[in-house]
Amino acid sequence: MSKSHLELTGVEMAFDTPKGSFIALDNVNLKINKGEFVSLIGHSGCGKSTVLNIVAGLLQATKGGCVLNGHEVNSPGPERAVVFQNHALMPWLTVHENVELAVQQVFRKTMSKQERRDWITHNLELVNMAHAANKRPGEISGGMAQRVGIARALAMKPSVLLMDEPFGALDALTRAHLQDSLMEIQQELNNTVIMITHDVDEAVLLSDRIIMMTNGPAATVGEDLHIDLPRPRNRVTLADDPTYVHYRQEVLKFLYEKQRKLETIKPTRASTVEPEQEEAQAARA
Ligand SMILES: Nc1ncnc2c1ncn2[C@@H]1O[C@H](COP(=O)(O)OP(=O)(O)OP(=O)(O)O)[C@@H](O)[C@H]1O
Repeated sequence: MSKSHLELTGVEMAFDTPKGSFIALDNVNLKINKGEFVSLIGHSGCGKSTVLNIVAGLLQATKGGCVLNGHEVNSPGPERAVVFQNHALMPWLTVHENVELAVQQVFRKTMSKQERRDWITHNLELVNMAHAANKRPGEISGGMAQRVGIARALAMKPSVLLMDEPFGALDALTRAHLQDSLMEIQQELNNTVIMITHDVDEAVLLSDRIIMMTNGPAATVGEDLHIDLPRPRNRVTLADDPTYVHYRQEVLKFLYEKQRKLETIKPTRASTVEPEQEEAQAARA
């Protein structure tokens, strides 16, 4: 009997397409311990979101499966909260009400109304958003909305936090602030985190492990890099730290030497985003 908190075993994911079955993932095996911060990195389209969706219970693997605390995952559940890139808040509800929706779902029977109110405020305070509790998503910035999305996820007290490029659409400064807050919160709450990122520096700074995926089709875990850097971590001091630089180079080597996708992709910066995605992102900015 394994002691792993979360375990993917022999996961295959085949999608039906007009051209026949498409094997996106093949034999993905992954064991994650309680409280570990794991990043998934790999070229665009390799299957990162598919892995996350299987853990979230939004997709069912065609072979193998996911077990959390000894129970097979086959549907979504509040113990696995998902934070998407585009925060997905309800535009007609205030910030407080958006978090309340999630809190009601989980704690309606176990917390009084006042306790729920205090709990919502506490979680908004964690991400520095209590001051905007009565604002609607249209009245706050993208970075603020993303913070609310994180507060909403944390307020469910999930044992696993699943994040699909949570900071991808943000400017560099907001991104850095949120990365720092996430590191602090995760240290405090000891949630298990699985985060998809295209940003090599983000992966090394935040993670205990970086799971590097091979290119699809039939993608799998290519390398599992343990990031042995003491916490709390400081981005400025780490920038020149030889161990940090070594980890960063390991990831870049995997992506651009071992898993080079197209001859035309040039790693102009530490990102795995395809040129057409970069254009789309630039257009959104
Ligand atoms: N519902 C689906 N039907 C058919 N093919 C799918 C489906 N969902 C994903 N795929 C394919 O599976 C592969 C993996 O997709 P996935 O979205 O998991 O990749 P990703 O690594 O998260 O990509 P990105 O980094 O661009 O977000 C891709 O080739 C994608 O086209």
